[in-house]
Amino acid sequence: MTIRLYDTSARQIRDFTPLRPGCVSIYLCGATVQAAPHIGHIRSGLNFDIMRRWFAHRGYDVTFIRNVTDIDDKIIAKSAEQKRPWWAIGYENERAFNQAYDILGCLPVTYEPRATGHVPEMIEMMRELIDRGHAYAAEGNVYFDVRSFPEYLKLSNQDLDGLRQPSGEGEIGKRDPRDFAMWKAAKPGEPSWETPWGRGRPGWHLECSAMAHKYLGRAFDIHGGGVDLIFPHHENEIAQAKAFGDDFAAYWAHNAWVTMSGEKMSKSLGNSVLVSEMVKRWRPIVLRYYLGTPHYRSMIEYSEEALREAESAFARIEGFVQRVTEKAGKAVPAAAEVPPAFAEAMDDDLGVPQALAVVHTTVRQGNSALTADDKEAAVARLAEVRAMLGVLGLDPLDEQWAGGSDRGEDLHGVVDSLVRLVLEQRQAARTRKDYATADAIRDQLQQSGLVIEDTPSGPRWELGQR
Ligand SMILES: Nc1ncnc2c1ncn2[C@@H]1O[C@H](COP(=O)(O)OP(=O)(O)OP(=O)(O)O)[C@@H](O)[C@H]1O
Ligand SMILES: [Zn+2]
Repeated sequence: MTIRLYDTSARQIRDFTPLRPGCVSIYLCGATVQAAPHIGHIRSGLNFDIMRRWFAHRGYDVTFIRNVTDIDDKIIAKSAEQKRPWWAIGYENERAFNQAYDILGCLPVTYEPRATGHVPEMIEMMRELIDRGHAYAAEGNVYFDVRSFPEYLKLSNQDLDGLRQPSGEGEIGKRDPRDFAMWKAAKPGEPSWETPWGRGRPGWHLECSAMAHKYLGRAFDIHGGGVDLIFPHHENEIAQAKAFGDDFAAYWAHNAWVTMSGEKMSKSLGNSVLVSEMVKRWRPIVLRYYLGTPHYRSMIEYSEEALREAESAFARIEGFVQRVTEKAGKAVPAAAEVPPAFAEAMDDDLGVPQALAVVHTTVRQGNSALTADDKEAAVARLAEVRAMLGVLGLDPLDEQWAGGSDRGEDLHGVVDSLVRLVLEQRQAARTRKDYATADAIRDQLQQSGLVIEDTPSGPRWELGQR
């Protein structure tokens, strides 16, 4: 009954022991809101959404923080390019991220702090680090002295002597080129805040150390992000927080990338696919299935074919849910417990692929029960399937996907009555033995993308494969 997680810091899977019994606190590095989200960004959000759902299912009280980096070189560059204020760009993209998290069924986070709302906390942290001899101010910048922190680079398992860390633009006055900027001196025309060391703006690493401390205290359970953040971002977060006196994260979890031709999907590489574009072509629940069901530590190489496979795999599950619900004549509630094999897979470093295999096996068993007209068994399997899908955020009957106020759902009712009308025409043609007309009606429905199935309780329809 113990959840086990791969801890990047330990480089192995470890039993999860919470700092406070029954509670889990998670800090996830969120978006730098310089542009709208691509599916790589959302994969990270989704993987950690599934993690928190699993902890909640296991009875944990979850505190989940995902920050927003709303000041950054790239946001400032965009602001100059577009002649719009930096905060307008940040806010626009923050909304786009939130819409994307929402449309793909990520549960709301506990708090979503913005970096620019935490400058006083960052100043406090810098002051303490300077007092403790871990940081110094130079030319309006504040740097962290990496040699003052012997544990530096333990997470990424690198050697300080071999480290080449190029200095960012304007990073002058460093004592050692490997020291990193916690605070950057103001440049003319750029946003800046007043500090005891002059006006300037926060560095990305400092933001996360300060916000994690504010919302989760001196120690918390899990820190997450994409693998690209291990170095330098997470190393630098650790250095600041630990030198400040925090224990910081007990476990480090990193999701693998969505790639294109083997390369990280990235705004700067120009190989990204926006979530807003994807949801025009794929149902959000299918996109969630595609991005959320491979193991969080395996790469996802973007592929249309894999998306189509995800679509048909999900359709098999959805068809089963629909058929049994119809047979039961009412919604079948999710079982309180998931099958033990599913739980075992999830406990083992969130083994979603193995857990999903249990979903598919249960669907097959349920379908056999339907064929054998064993309603009781079919209903029992559906209850299990719904419980498992709930953990993965993929239950098609969940309000998120099937909510009555949803426009798609309204249209479903309209389409349903129209299809029934047409099917009555087909039935009438058959009754009068006009098979040519009956077949023509069926073909036309098929051309509209509908699949008609004749069942003992009458014809039923569903959307076919694209
Ligand atoms: N292609 C990707 N696959 C998986 N996770 C990603 C991918 N790109 C970014 N992430 C993760 O999304 C989160 C937010 O990232 P952030 O806004 O800093 O983007 P980024 O890495 O700068 O993206 P880009 O390279 O597109 O500019 C981080 O945890 C990051 O690791
Ligand atoms: Zn961070």
